[in-house]
Amino acid sequence: KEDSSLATIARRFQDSISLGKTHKFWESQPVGQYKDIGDSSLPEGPIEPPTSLSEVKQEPYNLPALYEWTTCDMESDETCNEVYNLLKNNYVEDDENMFRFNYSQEFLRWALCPPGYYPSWHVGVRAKASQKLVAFITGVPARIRVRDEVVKMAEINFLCVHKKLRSKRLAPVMIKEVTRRVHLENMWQAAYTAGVVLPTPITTCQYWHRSLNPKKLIDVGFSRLGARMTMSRTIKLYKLPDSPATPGFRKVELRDVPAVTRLLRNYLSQFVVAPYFDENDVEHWLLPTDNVVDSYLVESPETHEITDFCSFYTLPSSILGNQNYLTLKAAYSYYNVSVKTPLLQLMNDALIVAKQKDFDVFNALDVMHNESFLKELKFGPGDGQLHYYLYNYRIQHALRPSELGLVLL
Ligand SMILES: CCCCCCCCCCCCCC(=O)SCCNC(=O)CCNC(=O)[C@H](O)C(C)(C)COP(=O)(O)OP(=O)(O)OC[C@H]1O[C@@H](n2cnc3c(N)ncnc32)[C@H](O)[C@@H]1OP(=O)(O)O
Ligand SMILES: CNCCCN(C)c1ncc(F)c(N2CC(C(=O)NCc3cnc4ccccn34)C2)n1
Repeated sequence: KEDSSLATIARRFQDSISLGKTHKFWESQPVGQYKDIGDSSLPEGPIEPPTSLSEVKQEPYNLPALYEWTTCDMESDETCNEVYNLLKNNYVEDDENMFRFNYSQEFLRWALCPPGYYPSWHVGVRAKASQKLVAFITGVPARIRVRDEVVKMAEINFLCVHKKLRSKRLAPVMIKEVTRRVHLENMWQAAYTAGVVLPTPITTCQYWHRSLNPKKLIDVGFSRLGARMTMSRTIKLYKLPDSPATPGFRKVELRDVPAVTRLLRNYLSQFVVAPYFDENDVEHWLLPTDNVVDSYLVESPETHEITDFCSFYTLPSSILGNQNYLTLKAAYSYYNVSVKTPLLQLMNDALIVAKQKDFDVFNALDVMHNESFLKELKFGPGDGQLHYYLYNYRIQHALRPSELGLVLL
């Protein structure tokens, strides 16, 4: 995906004109507006004040006649399976419609049921007649620090409208409804990411990909054989050792949660925007869960001190229209902390264990200190950009990706 395909050029052109585009819905929302860019008289922080709970709209927004709201209980296998299938068939695709995310059911339960989650924030739309799930949007609560302020926010994700119901202005209704339900819990800010340009990104990140199974990636069209490269030369280029190099590199266990929490809080405090994790959060988000998230630490063999940490999550993609393969197994870099072990060596060990677990590709954004290892570990730039947004919270100047310490799923 490193070359800029025609579709990517077209999207980037689209993105560039989006800065001149009208956004009928987004211009009505408390988000940074394009016209405000550069206006340093506007203070950093909440754009609109909270309202009293009695002033929050008590009843759901109107839907088109044939549709009704539903709350999706993600702890119910049946409902989780309905959500899984809606996303499997209708969620994010790449510009050339060759891949579509295939978040697993266990991943969705993990992502949507963290400590203190609100079931009412798992918002669905059903067709009244068939009771089929046709749209979805979610929020989960998170404490996000912005500079010195720790703000309780909703992390919004999994916005999805069935392909047959697109371009009917359903998305703004989904967004307003989840906003209303977040307001009912007395929360007034949100964080979200998207591959599309909207008013107004706090930063724009670049995806990078490290081939682990180059033959499959080339066969399915994810990557292309480099110029003057043969397949066997390419396989050799991406070959990795059979086991990690760092002494004391091991999986994280429950007993490590206090030490990993201390390590992570210290490390994340250097970024302008980052989650404010406590031990409950670390236990949920960073303990290894099969097929969902993997996490490793470095325990000094001499002192038994825990000095470093790395993690990645599992997000397969369906491969659309390839006879030999159905699924692309992708690992996404999550949170990494390098104190004693050089980040380059720590991430190389992450690549080694990801290859051992049969991942085809290891993806990373250029956030935090990731820039320092991407090229040296043979990552190639992807064609996907990820824009980060805050709702009802103004940041004076857009951030550099290296100032961002937040990874959404
Ligand atoms: C205080 C609490 C606040 C909580 C809420 C915080 C905000 C959360 C915001 C959501 C965070 C989501 C995070 C993720 O999940 S990002 C992943 C989004 N999902 C997909 O890309 C899956 C495949 N695509 C679809 O399902 C549909 O195309 C979607 C549902 C995306 C749009 O449906 P459709 O294509 O049928 O369009 P429409 O006619 O209904 O509506 C058109 C309007 O919608 C605006 N639009 C289009 N795409 C997005 C997008 N990704 N974020 C925000 N807005 C988006 C668009 O600019 C236009 O508004 P305006 O340009 O005229 O103004
Ligand atoms: C709202 N949550 C944000 C995270 C969702 N995430 C992971 C995401 N959002 C936009 C992207 F641009 C993106 N990319 C990973 C890179 C990549 O792997 N591109 C090829 C590819 C393989 N499979 C797919 C499926 C969909 C899109 C591109 N795909 C580009 N990732």
